[in-house]
Amino acid sequence: MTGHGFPLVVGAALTDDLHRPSRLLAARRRHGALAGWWEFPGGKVEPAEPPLAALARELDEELGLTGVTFGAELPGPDGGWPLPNGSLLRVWWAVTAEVVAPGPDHDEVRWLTAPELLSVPWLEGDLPLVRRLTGVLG
Ligand SMILES: Nc1nc2c([nH]c(=O)n2[C@H]2C[C@H](O)[C@@H](COP(=O)(O)OP(=O)(O)OP(=O)(O)O)O2)c(=O)[nH]1
Repeated sequence: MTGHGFPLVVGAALTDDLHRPSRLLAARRRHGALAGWWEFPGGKVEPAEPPLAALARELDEELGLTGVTFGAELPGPDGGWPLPNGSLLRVWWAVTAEVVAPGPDHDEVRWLTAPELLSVPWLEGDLPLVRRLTGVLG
């Protein structure tokens, strides 16, 4: 929980190289009210679960990734990136040697370079971070 009664949400900025990131993985939600919107793979942290353990669990559940290396967190303005629903999103850089393909929660994944980043409709709460990343990807 964030401390305000809303679950903490964790996401992965999957990239090709932690030191020289040139692309970012975006995933399109398959189900529900947010279907069709693009996001960072991840999800809600369970009570008492360490955030990076939650992120590793979500990447396995959603994308079948078991070999993920995490890098630095992408620090947000408020201990993370506030979401419209009152949750806080915390995002870490991540790399994997495994092939990333859609799983149960997404119907498409796409590797985007900086000029392509805003070519997909991101969830509203992700936009401040995505805009920041356009200046970070080389
Ligand atoms: N995973 C993810 N969720 C995001 C992002 N941006 C954003 O606003 N959200 C919102 C959408 C959801 O309301 C919430 C995350 O919920 P989720 O449905 O992905 O989490 P979960 O896998 O734990 O799902 P569930 O067990 O509740 O079904 O945060 C993002 O970039 N990644």
